[in-house]
Amino acid sequence: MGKKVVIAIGGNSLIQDDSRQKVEDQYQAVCETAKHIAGMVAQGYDVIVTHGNGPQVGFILRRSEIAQQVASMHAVPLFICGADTQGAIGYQIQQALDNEFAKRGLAKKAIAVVTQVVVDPHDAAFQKPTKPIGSFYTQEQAAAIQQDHPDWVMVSDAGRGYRRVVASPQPQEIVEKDIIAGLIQSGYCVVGVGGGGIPVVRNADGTLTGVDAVIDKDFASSLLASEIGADVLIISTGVEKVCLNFGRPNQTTLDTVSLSQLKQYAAENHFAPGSMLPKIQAIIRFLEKGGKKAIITNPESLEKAIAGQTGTHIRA
Ligand SMILES: Nc1ncnc2c1ncn2[C@@H]1O[C@H](COP(=O)(O)OP(=O)(O)O)[C@@H](O)[C@H]1O
Ligand SMILES: NC(=O)OP(=O)(O)O
Repeated sequence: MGKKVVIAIGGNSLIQDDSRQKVEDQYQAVCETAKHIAGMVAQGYDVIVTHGNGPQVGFILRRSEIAQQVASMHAVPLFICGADTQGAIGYQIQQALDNEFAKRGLAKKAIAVVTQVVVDPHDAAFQKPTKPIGSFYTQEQAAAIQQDHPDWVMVSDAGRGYRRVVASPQPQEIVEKDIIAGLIQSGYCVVGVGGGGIPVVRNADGTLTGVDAVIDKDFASSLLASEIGADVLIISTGVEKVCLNFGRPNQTTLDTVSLSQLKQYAAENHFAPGSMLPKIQAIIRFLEKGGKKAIITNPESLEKAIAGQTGTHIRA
């Protein structure tokens, strides 16, 4: 087997901009990302793909709420919206990867695994929503929405606009972990923990029940990477490199940093909560649990980044 690399694809990185959010736009973005992932597979890496669902799960939830208001249709629970995104995005990634593998004559198949992730029902996150989902709104739009929906919690998301936030408990256990490990061992390119995994709680009798939340896919990807003993965790997002003083005139990019330097920068608030901070925290967890290396970059830079030519590299 080659080196095991977990690549976490950001939900926002599959949404190009406000005017290109249609299903076919997302498929195009998936296909672009798949080319670079297939390029890594061609180099001999065993790639495991995970993906976010922040924008997509918010769109599905909103559609269901509007359908309830205007057509008295039934509500769709948030965890089912998450399961829907796992199926739809997982299908797109699986197909795009298989097409790329075939084009390159690679004897490889992708397989998306419906993945449940256990959370603690008493996680404090259920009382304090932090995970941005769905559309970005201007300050004026956010104020108007807040009047119509007093129960919504809205936050500013990394200076990009305002977004609704939902509960995001910590992932504790990946239910299908052994199945994923077996499929990797059998040579499949596995797509797992989509959207951070479908949040479930384990009942006293051992059964599972879905709960309304959106797990951070960076934390779920970090857990998966640790549990399968990945050599590298790559977080693919909207920026080629992580920045210090992001969005300010004195912004600089990071090339290679140590774990202790990264912790220091996080303590100095260089990374925005709800966007870059969870990626940094996920990498810290992976490296502290024995991982050797992590990279943050954008989809188009994946092959160059694994070759050490770009991206932000963090070493244990
Ligand atoms: N310090 C930082 N360096 C680089 N990007 C940052 C930083 N802080 C916040 N960001 C923003 O965070 C975004 C990544 O978060 P997000 O879009 O939520 O992730 P995802 O790709 O997983 O959906 C970047 O595209 C950038 O706009
Ligand atoms: N579930 C999740 O973390 O999605 P994003 O990466 O799209 O925010």
